[in-house]
Amino acid sequence: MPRGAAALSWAGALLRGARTSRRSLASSVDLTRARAHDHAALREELLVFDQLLTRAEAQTLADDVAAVMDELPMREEHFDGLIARHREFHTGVDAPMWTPRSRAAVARVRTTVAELHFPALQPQLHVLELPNGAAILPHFDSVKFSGSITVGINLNAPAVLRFTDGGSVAELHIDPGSVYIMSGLARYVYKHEVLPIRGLRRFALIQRDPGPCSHLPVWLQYLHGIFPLPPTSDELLAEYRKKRHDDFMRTKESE
Ligand SMILES: O=C(O)CCC(=O)C(=O)O
Ligand SMILES: [Fe+2]
Repeated sequence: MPRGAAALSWAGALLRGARTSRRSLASSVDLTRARAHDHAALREELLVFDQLLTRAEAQTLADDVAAVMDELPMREEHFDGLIARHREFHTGVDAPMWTPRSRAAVARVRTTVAELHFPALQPQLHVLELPNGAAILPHFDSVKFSGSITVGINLNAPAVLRFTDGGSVAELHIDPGSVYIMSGLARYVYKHEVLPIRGLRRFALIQRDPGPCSHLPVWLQYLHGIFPLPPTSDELLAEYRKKRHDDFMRTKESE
């Protein structure tokens, strides 16, 4: 699969970098506590890119985000109960808030996602601030309102994203300016969380492909979240997990 080849070379280069320069600020994917039979899939489905944005671009993106964020009140709880203190807003890739440098940086991320043959991203961006000490509890992204990939640009402060499936744990250590893409196992089988942020506030700029209900108007999406119609997210997740398991068993049998 062309996507796999490209993705592996990125991930491989990154892992080599992490091994050879432990003191550098390079982001890394830590699979040492992940179950062995998930390693190959996670190397393709939990990607991190350290060289996609320049430091200047990461700083400009953070400055553009801060200018909007600083006008918003800090919220104590998110409606889904997963995030305590945070601020957030939604905007478009071409919104006037972005300076040309930021717009070019986001466009490059989107081009890379397209070149890796992932599904097309929606034009909306979800921008999130986690202040010092804030975290996001373990969850699956909605299988109704988001599609099969989540793309995050990490800004302003380092962060640790932890992925867990039972006792199997993978961790993404990301620096400001790093971009990650979660798909497959990392999106549907492993729950993810953001460990408490330490020090500076951290921004995340999240992009997703559409889910089956993304076309609904926003007010209906909220209602839909409150009164779930079948199939529920749990049923869709269970279906996906079963499919992944069956695929895995088939691969084993043919080995
Ligand atoms: O902060 C992040 O990078 C991830 C946020 C997240 O999990 C979400 O928006 O669903
Ligand atoms: Fe999430």
